Amino acid sequence: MTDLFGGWDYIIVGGGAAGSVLAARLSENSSANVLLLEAGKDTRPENRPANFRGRRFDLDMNAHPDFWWHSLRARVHPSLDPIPFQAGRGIGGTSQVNGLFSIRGVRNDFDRWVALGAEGWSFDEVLPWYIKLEDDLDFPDAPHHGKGGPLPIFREPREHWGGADHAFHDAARDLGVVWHDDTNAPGATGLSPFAMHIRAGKRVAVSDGYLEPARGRTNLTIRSEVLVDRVTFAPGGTRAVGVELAGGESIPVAAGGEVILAAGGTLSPALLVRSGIGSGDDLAHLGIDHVVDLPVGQELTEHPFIVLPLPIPLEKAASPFGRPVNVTWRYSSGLAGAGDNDMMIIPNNGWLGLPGVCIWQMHAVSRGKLVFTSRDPLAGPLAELRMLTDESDRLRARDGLEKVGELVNHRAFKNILADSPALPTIDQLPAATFASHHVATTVRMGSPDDATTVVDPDCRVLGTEGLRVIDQSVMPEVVRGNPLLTVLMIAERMADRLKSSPA
Ligand SMILES: Cc1cc2nc3c(=O)[nH]c(=O)nc-3n(C[C@H](O)[C@H](O)[C@H](O)COP(=O)(O)OP(=O)(O)OC[C@H]3O[C@@H](n4cnc5c(N)ncnc54)[C@H](O)[C@@H]3O)c2cc1C
Repeated sequence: MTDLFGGWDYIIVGGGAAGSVLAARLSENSSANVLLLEAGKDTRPENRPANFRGRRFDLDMNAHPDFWWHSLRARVHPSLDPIPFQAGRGIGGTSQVNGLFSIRGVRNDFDRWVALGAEGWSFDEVLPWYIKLEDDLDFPDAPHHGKGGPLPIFREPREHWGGADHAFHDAARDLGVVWHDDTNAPGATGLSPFAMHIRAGKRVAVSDGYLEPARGRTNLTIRSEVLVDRVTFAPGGTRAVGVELAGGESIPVAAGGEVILAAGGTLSPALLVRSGIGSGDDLAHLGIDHVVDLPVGQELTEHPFIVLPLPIPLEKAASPFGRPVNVTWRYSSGLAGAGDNDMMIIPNNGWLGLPGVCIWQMHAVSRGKLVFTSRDPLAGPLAELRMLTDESDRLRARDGLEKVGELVNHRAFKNILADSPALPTIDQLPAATFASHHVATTVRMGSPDDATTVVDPDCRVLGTEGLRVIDQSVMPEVVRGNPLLTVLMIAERMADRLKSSPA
């Protein structure tokens, strides 16, 4: 390890979910000098707006503009126009503003990751880090759960559920869906309470759990409101030597130090491209000098989210604490070889003023891509999500729609419906489908000899030295669950690897 005048041992770009874990864990080694750079503000937990402190989920980007990136766009389906795409901004990143859902990937995800070239990332190999990151408040002594870790995991008791939760649960149980108390138990499927990162009714953002206890360390520096423009390389070479901020300031790494990008599923790829790492066409189009030719942003995976509003009076759907959903039904469709828990259906207690039911396709075959349109570090790429373009995704969406039809025609729903439910046809689904903001696989981890790989299984950017990407973008495929816990698992595991072979 070197002193600060020779540069930083680790420069971490992005103080969101992954960046908070990495900064906290890497600075546990008191001889490593760690710098965390974040574009947004550094808001401490007690100063966060009320809507980001409790159980609610507030997507209004104008209400609290500092907490969001405002320039990102996504096109859900080729037949539709681009719309705003959300990503959190500021220390804590998207974990400050997300929906709080806390679900692990399933064994089948990691079988696929290994088959896609992510050697060493099988379920049994990653489970210890899912355990390490959590403080499971409901199952602290289960062998597959953690006790005392930085992120609390909590499930709302039934007396706090909303009207749509109860109708959904009662209808599904009566139709024969099995109940499992714990979504995150290996092999769990069926109906379960949603796990959330909440303690005593309050959101615990990743930065609260990880960075707050680490802030006093003299070897950890947090700089907020600094926009990183690009990674810098040794002249004519491929060794990362630091970063350059949008205002022109250069920050060096120490000899042998590392730059780690943790800017998330759309902004880490954009940083790579601005740094000269991307497909030759993208770089040429933007007039960026070429460092390494890699397929950045080409293999995008995302979860289609289909919103099905029903004529339920808001007061009949609502939950006591404004929580939009407390129960989930995960199932394996058995269609088109999609594997375990490829589908999820959830009730909606009135989120967005649209009580009803939603279908979440947790395994999608359709692949999208990022289109890099600007060198401006504030601009971000356009995400062409191409949802439901693969026939197998349409098949499973149609099957999900049939299941919803059975549920909402059950007498449990009849008790809260004010009118007959009307569901869309399969052809109307693209217009009812939304991004989940779970964009992954844009910096795909895999085998170095696979043409679609950008980082190796140690998250090193191929063809470079001293540069890694450790965040949501590296997943070989987005997992069958809301991705936050998997992002933390990746960051925890990589931090341990880095600590055992320090820069
Ligand atoms: C609206 C919404 C709701 C979601 N709900 C859920 C949920 O309920 N459950 C779940 O599991 N997942 C959810 N997710 C996804 C989840 O939050 C992500 O999995 C997780 O936050 C990704 O972590 P990350 O570290 O990769 O990126 P982020 O947490 O987004 O962090 C990236 C950070 O990098 C910073 N950054 C970016 N570019 C630069 C730059 N050039 N210079 C400096 N800093 C930069 C950003 O400001 C940000 O703070 C949701 C996402 C969204 C957008």
